[in-house]
Amino acid sequence: MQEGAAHSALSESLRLAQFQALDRAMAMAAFAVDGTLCHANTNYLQLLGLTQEQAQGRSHRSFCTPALLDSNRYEAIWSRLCAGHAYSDVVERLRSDGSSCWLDTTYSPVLDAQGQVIQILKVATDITERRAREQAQQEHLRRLSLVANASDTAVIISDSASRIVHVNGGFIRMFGWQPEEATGRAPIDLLAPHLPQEFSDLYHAELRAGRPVEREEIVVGKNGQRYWAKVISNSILDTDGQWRYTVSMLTDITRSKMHEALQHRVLEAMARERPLTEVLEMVCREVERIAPEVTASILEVDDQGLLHPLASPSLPQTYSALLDGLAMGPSAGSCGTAAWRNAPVLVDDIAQDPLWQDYKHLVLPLGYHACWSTPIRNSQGKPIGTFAFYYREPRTSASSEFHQQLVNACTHLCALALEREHDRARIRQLAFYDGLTGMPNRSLLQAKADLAINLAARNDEQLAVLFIDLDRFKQVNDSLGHQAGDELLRNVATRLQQTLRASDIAGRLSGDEFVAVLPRCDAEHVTNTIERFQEQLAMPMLIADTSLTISTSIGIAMFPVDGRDMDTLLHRADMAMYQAKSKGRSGFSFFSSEMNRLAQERLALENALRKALQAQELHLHYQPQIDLATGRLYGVEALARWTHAEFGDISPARFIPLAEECGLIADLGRWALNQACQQLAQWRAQGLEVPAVSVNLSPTSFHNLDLPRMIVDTLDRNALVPQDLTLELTESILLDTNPCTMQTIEEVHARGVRLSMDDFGTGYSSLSYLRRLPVSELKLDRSFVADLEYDEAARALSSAILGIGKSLYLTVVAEGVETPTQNQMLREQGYPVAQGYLFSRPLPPEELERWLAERQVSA
Ligand SMILES: Nc1nc2c(ncn2[C@@H]2O[C@H](COP(=O)(O)O[C@H]3[C@@H](O)[C@H](n4cnc5c(=O)[nH]c(N)nc54)O[C@@H]3COP(=O)(O)O)[C@@H](O)[C@H]2O)c(=O)[nH]1
Repeated sequence: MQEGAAHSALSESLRLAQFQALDRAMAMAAFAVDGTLCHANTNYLQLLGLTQEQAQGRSHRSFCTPALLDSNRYEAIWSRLCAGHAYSDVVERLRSDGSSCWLDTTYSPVLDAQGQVIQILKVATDITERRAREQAQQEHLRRLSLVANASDTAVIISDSASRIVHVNGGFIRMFGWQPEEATGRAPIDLLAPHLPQEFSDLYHAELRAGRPVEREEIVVGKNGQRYWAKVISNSILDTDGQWRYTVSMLTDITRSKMHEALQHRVLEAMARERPLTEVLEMVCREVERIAPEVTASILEVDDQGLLHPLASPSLPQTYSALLDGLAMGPSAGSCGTAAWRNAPVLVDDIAQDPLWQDYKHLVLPLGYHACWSTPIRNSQGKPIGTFAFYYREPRTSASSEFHQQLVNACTHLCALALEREHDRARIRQLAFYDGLTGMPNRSLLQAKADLAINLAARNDEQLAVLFIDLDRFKQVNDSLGHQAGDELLRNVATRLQQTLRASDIAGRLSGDEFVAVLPRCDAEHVTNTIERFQEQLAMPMLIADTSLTISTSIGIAMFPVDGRDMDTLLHRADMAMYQAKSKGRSGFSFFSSEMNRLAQERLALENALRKALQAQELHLHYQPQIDLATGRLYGVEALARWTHAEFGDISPARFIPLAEECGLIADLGRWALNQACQQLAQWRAQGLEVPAVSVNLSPTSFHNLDLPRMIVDTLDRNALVPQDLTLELTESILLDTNPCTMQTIEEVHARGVRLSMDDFGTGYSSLSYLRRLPVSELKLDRSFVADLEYDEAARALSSAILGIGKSLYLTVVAEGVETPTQNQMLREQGYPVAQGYLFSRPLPPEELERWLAERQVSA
């Protein structure tokens, strides 16, 4: 019994110790069955922020949240406790300051000896902080899951047995599988069943080893929709390093992959300058590799709206050939209609669709039932081609998105390739063809001629090079304007091309110069060809409301006799052309060695003249003009002379035209003017009575609007007045269409300088022109004077010219008077002034001085 009491005392002290330990560690409180707080330990009071006094008499309900109290849960829990059932839960309670805390709580009913519940004991642990942490984590996870679901990347979590355990929203959207359909299935079986088992084995081996796997694969969705996906798989290992899960992310890279696969190859081919058809066939083949269910075809649409096959490597050649030249239109199959509408055309049933009514018999036998065509547009949005898919099987809606992406990528590339081809053609056109006439330009002409000459040399054949220059083209240009000139050139080009054989080569060199190369041809054929061309040209052309006929001067050089290369032949044909022109317009001339010699001489003379002008090696002679009524000196004409150290005396009849041709005539005119004025001033200074000096000026000198000022300066410098100077113009000035010419003439006249019309009666004398020119003097051409004695007509004409002069109040000077009879006759006709060898030849200044002195003595 003592032992029992001792044992009982021991267990009581043990219980007390346990209770004290519990009391120290936990928050504890005891409630009466009506819920009144009977006891609360220090932990409990601290937890709820209460003092012992404040806790006294508080009801259990006062610690509960309104939400709990408002529900009937509270009553149910408390009733069960009062019925003797313990209850554990994580609960939210209110502290004395109103804040809430979370408690992991156990409520235990305390029974009396009769088994009646007398108190409810509550033991609680404060888990407020842990709970806050968990909630934050949950929120974090919720957000992560929102992000994962919102992303377009498909996320798959599979376990170590390769069974899907989770998929995100992106997966559902991309592949169409619901989570419950995908869960438990192997990702590779589900999305890429076409991949071989070895791939699967390798893939899992990598993951098992903890290595990430990154690949680009074609994957398939629930409805057969295909994607190019970038797949990144990462294994999740447990703490023992064991493979637990795989997280795979699949991103749709179809568009970029298509662009990359197509673009890479196509652009590379383009960069390597591969022909257009090769590039486009590559596009078709690549498309058919990516989407084997389609047959691709590319057509070009030309400026006239006609279709031409460019690439369709999998369609029979015979079918493509039948499409060549078909016109686009409102019901011209898929392609012709797509080009016509400038919009995609989808025909799902070729047999029934009215767009294919006229063409279905061509394509149905090939097994194609549907055709989807999209226009290829240039940068201005104009259709320049079509890109089509032909289908043997009906199109599915699943494949159309994929095909649309392919179409987008391909039309873009095709447009690039086609536009580039057009640009290249345009550059070729600009580089090798004359923009005005469309004829080969100098470069292409040279290349074609070289080939023709090589062939002629190999076959021992003759070949002709024709240098064609239009006569008086400048006149048309100046009088009717440049547009009319351009039209004339186009017209001539057309007529030339119409005259030539297909094997002949024609081109435009520049301005009004054309060249023709006639292979396999002798002199007779050349002559016939030229005659036909000139007949063509003889037909008037209506340009700028004016009916024009144009003639040409043509020079011909023959291979091999006149040269063995194009440069030589062209140069010699050019020389022959000048020969033709000098013989009179509208003619032609074959090159000859004599012509070559003359040309060489001419070149040497041209260089010598240039130097002579610079070195002041030219000089002037002066021929007196006599007043027939008084016998006194009327004036002197200054005439240029050139004595070359090697070539001797060179006639002005030779070097003046040369100076005209090589652009030296204006310099020569300036020099003569200056020289003549200086001489006149010098004579005046010497006391010699020389009333005036005449200087010959070419029409070219009058192109210079500065000429009047320059004349006045020269006169001023030499203390002369304008009346001391006469400028002799030739009748060719009447043909000069330079807009400055008339203005300069008017200004020279306005400054008081006299103008004389030289060689009158020989050229294009037009009285109406003469009336408009402010000339003071006419010079009867010496040919009339020469014939005076023997030719009635010459006499009549010289008399008529004198009459014209008188009626216009002009002084008429008779030139080339050589005999006393001529002199007498002119006097009788009433000529006031004469000039000629009878009186004196043109003389150097000092000889003229002597001549003057002698005349004074004899007079
Ligand atoms: N623009 C320039 N033209 C010039 C200049 N100097 C001369 N010329 C022109 O060259 C042509 C040839 O001139 P040239 O050989 O000097 O002949 C002149 C006279 O010598 C010649 N003449 C004079 N009297 C007679 C004669 O009785 N019989 C005969 N057979 N010939 C004679 O006539 C020429 C003068 O002619 P024109 O000028 O028409 O009055 C000639 O066209 C010159 O104009 C120059 O500096 N600039």
